Amino acid sequence: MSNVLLQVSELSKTYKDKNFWFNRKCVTALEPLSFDIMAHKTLAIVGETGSGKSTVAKLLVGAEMPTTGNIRLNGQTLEPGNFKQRCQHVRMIFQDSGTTLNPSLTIEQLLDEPLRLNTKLDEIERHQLIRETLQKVGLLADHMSFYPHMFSGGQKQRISLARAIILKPQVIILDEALASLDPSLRSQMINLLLDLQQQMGLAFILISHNLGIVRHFSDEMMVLSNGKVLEFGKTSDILQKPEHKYTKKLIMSQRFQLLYR
Ligand SMILES: Nc1ncnc2c1ncn2[C@@H]1O[C@H](COP(=O)(O)OP(=O)(O)OP(=O)(O)O)[C@@H](O)[C@H]1O
Repeated sequence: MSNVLLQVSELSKTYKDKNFWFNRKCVTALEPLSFDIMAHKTLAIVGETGSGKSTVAKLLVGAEMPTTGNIRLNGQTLEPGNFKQRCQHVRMIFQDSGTTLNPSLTIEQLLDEPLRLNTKLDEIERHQLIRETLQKVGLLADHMSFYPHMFSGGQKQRISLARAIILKPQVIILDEALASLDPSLRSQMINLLLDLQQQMGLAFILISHNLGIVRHFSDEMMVLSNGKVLEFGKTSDILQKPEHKYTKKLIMSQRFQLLYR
């Protein structure tokens, strides 16, 4: 289809277990996986600890080399070693991204770093883009001269989001990025993410344990277990009529989140 943004084909990952190097014992973290995402859409990836969710994320951002398969963005292959290309188009926000902001840099310096490394913008243009980006995520231009410790957890998450969108990426991976926020901050953040998705045509890949968030936020969902895809389809269909026993159990264990969110 013409407006497919990200195309993942037969992506897999096998790790050599370091404890067994002499007999080459391997761990299959992810069996061959294929999916497409359109601009403006969100795909959620759910599964228990060790199911392979973070492996998918690491392969998509280029932090790990795939064992097989390839990733195409707008029809163009993302080369495994081309970090500049990857960094510009596919960004990731973690659960505690806010706490990993370098405490000795001002917000302007933190946001300037990716611009200096990846663009040819001059100082005035970078300054202007930082202002605009802070406003986009609901912060003030005045915040540029502040340091990370001067912000609350929710605001730090917005700074991480500003850092993620400043290079105008097309795909953002949210790896449990909303997990540590309390419910009201979480709703604000979800609304902000949905607004940005509309404005910028972003595709999101949401990695989450919380099916309440998945239901609210995603168009499609994929259920992973032991590196295998058990179910993949429209989020509303899967949550209403799960086919796999594992998905049913997951939904049962979170029925209260699903009732009240
Ligand atoms: N660097 C590595 N070396 C060896 N095995 C690994 C490595 N990274 C992950 N694995 C294994 O791959 C499998 C999938 O791990 P992964 O981290 O992707 O799961 P996950 O679903 O993201 O779990 P969590 O929710 O805890 O983050 C696990 O069995 C894990 O032990």
